[in-house]
Amino acid sequence: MACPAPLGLIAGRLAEGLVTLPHTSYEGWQRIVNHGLVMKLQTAMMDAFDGFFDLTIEEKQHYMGQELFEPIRYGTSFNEAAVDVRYWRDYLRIIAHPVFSYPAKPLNFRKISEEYTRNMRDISIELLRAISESLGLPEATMEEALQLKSCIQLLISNLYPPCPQPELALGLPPHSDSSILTIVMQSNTKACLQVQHGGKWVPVEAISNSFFVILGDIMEIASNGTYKSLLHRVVLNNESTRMSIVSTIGPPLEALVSPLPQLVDSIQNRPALFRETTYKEYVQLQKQNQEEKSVLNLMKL
Ligand SMILES: O=C(O)CCC(=O)C(=O)O
Ligand SMILES: [Fe+2]
Repeated sequence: MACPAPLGLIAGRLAEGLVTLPHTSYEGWQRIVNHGLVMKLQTAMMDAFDGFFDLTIEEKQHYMGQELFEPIRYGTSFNEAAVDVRYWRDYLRIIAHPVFSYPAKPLNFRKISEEYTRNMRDISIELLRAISESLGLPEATMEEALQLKSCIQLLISNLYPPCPQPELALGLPPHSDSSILTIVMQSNTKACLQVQHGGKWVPVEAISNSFFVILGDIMEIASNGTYKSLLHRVVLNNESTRMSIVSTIGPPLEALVSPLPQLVDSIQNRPALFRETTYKEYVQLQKQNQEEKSVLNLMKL
């Protein structure tokens, strides 16, 4: 199905504080500037994650659980897969909403991440309102259908140290996010996030004071395929450490996710393209199967 023309609508809807940079075509990604978030908070958030990664191994190991829905999880590809060093990254992932979790150290982590994630939620909801309107629906449609008052928000920092042989490993393999949408901030280092665009891998430059927005699989399902989730990956470099800070928004785990009924009409030749699922089932399936868009493909009718 052809995409609606969301860019004008998004830019118009958000003109008062959030502007998207235009691209000639819309393929599940967008950069946002003038988002109203002060640079100071972005820098403070990076410093707070740096403070965490600088803790001793013993202090970090405390958070090294295996549970999928652990409130705070630290992981490292080096230790976890010593025989198979394919994914060269450290990460810290916290559940920030509906219940806010935070590591005990560094001491300022709580205050900064609470403010940062609140801002990211507000921006995400603004974008979803604009997207609802771009689909010809009232602005609250997505947030109501996906029960976003109780949304699951994850805050993740990925740290990719320089890799002596970057061609032999990856930071992250090609994947789409299971989220509704993901907002990425990246440190000012060589572009290593790449998105699939026009059949090619295109690097995403780190532009200061901008965020990169990635649409996730739940958006593709809810919009009945009008918006596509974005395939992306992280490659490595042998010069400098790169950090990304990622906020993802998803529905509550028990929420039922399906194409919005307003976008399905079998008489007009717009059948539902995806089956109904719970977000919990979706995330669990994705954990077992991270190859490209394989879980989304499983949902196709
Ligand atoms: O490091 C990045 O830029 C992207 C990370 C990512 O894709 C993810 O955490 O899902
Ligand atoms: Fe991702």
